[in-house]
Order: sequence, then structure tokens, then C-alpha cells
Amino acid sequence: MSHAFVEVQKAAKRFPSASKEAEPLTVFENISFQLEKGEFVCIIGHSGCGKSTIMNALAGLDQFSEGSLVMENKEISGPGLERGVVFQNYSLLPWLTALENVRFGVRARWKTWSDREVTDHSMKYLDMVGLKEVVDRKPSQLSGGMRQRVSIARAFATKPKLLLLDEPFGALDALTRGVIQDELINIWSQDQQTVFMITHDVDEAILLADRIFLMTNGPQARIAEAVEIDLPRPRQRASIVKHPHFYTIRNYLVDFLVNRSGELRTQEFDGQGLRYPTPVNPVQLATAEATTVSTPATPATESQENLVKFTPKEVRHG
Ligand SMILES: Nc1ncnc2c1ncn2[C@@H]1O[C@H](COP(=O)(O)OP(=O)(O)OP(=O)(O)O)[C@@H](O)[C@H]1O
Repeated sequence: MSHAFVEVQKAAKRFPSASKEAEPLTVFENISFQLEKGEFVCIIGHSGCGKSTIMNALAGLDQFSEGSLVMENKEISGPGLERGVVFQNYSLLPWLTALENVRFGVRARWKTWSDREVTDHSMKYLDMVGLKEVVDRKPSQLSGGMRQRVSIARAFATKPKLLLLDEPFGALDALTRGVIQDELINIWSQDQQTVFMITHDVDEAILLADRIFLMTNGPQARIAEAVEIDLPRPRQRASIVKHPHFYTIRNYLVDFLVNRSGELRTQEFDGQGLRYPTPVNPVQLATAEATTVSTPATPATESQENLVKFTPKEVRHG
């Protein structure tokens, strides 16, 4: 029996090809990972590698072709209120106001609550995302950022044990995105839900995540590594870039996406051991002595010198 909150083992997804003669499309295979309770995990990888397919399976909206998926030792076989999803396109009910959209989710979750309790609880979360003044507006009367906030408020208000975020800020401008990221951190730090989030934004992943899963390119994609983000919390967007590890981690992630996500596809992987990079002191790297120093000797810069100063280290055997 697993002690992990969520456990995926040897998962694969195959789609039949258009012609009968051709092989089915294997989007990904041999994917195994665990999520610990209260953990914030981001997953990044190039378009088409199967991130949304994994998320849909976690949400219970789709199934793997092979492998197992359990949450608290129970197989996930369909959608459930213990899992909340926020999609990029908000998915609000257009005929309901912001408040009614949130109330809808809260009412479904707590059927015995009075109307007052449902409203108060919904208002609390709308207030948290800064929408107290516009709760009576319908989605068409709200900006994109406001709609996404309603969607986040609705998901968090139902207090799902597992929150699934599929590029929730993808359509937002940089300023709004930053504000909502801060709100997400605030709510998550209060409620300590487990969050699994897809993003294409490396900086966003570093700001938010405890671990970042790196997916190789599809087809036959897999999770190649899990990068542990050891930057202290609470993290602030403005100051996180000054941390000596920030650019080291960032460069490592960018290097993976630009240079390694394609090459790694052909390498053998047993689906069990996930790896994270241990920052290596560039000076000691030159002497080939130590392999685990947590802080680079020189202040981090965005220069090429800082690229890939890591030695992967095996962790988490499932
Ligand atoms: N119903 C389907 N039938 C056939 N192929 C599909 C189906 N659904 C998804 N795919 C394929 O599966 C692959 C993975 O899709 P998915 O949306 O999970 O990728 P992704 O990593 O989330 O991409 P993006 O970052 O662009 O959102 C893609 O090549 C897609 O074309």
C-alpha cells in the first residue's frame, strides 16, 4: 500500500491512428510519479507531450490506456468533488453571475448548508481574489483576468483535496498574471491543498512549485526528471530573482526545454526513479571534487556560464 497522496504507475496513453494499418499514437508511456499531500507540483514540457492528457486522467475526465492511478489508495475512475479543475478558458457558466458561479460549486460540495452559509463562503473566496465589488456581474461583463479569478475562487472555495490547474494564467497579460499568481500563493498557503499545475512559464513554475516535473517531447514522452525547488517560502515575485539559486534553477529548466527534452526521448527509463539536479559550486566543479553544494560561490547571473552546473541525483524510488 502506498503512502503517497496520489500515485501514478507505469501510465501510458495511446490513441488509435486514422488509418487501420498504422500503429497507434503513443503520446506517453512509462510515466510514474507521486504527489505528497500539500505539495505544489508544476509540470512543463513542449506542446503535445501529453500534459493535459495526464491532467485529464487525474481529473477523472479521461483514462490512461495502461497503468494505474490512485488517490489516497483509491483508484480514480471518474470526476469527483475531492478534485477541482481550473482550465485556461475559465469554463464559467455564462448565464450565472460571478457569485452564482462560485455558489454553484459550493452548493454541490456542501448540500446541507443554508443559503446564507453558501453565500458567505463563496463571498469569502471572491473577496480573496479581489472581486468583492463585481460579484453580481456575469462573465461577459468581466475582463479575462477577472473571469479567471472567478474560476480560481470557485475551485478553491470547494476545498478540493487535489487542485488541478491547466495553464490557468496562459491567456492573461503579464501584470494580471502576476497579481493572480500572488493570490494563488496566498490561498494555497492558507488552505495547503495539493496542487498539480501545467504551465509553459518557467519563472511561474519556480515561483510556485515545490517540485517541477520535466517531460520529454512526444510521441512516447515521459517524465525525465523532477526538479526540487529549494527556494525558501514565502516567495515574492520581486525578490525571488535575487536568490542565488534562482538563475541556476532557471537555466537548468531552460536548458532542458531547449536542448535536452528531445534527446532524452530515446534513453532508457524505468519509470521509477525521478531525478532532480543538485546545484554544484562552479569552482568545485572545476576541481571535480564535491557534487552537492547548495549555494553557488558566485552571484547568479543570466550568463551562459551558469548553464547546467548540475549533477543529477537519484531520488524517490516508487
Ligand atoms: N482524442 C485524441 N485523439 C488522437 N490524438 C489525441 C487526442 N487527444 C489528444 N491527442 C494527441 O495527444 C497528444 C497530447 O495532447 P495534450 O493535449 O495532452 O498535450 P499537451 O502537452 O497538453 O499540449 P499543449 O501544451 O499544447 O496543451 C497530442 O499530440 C494530441 O494531438
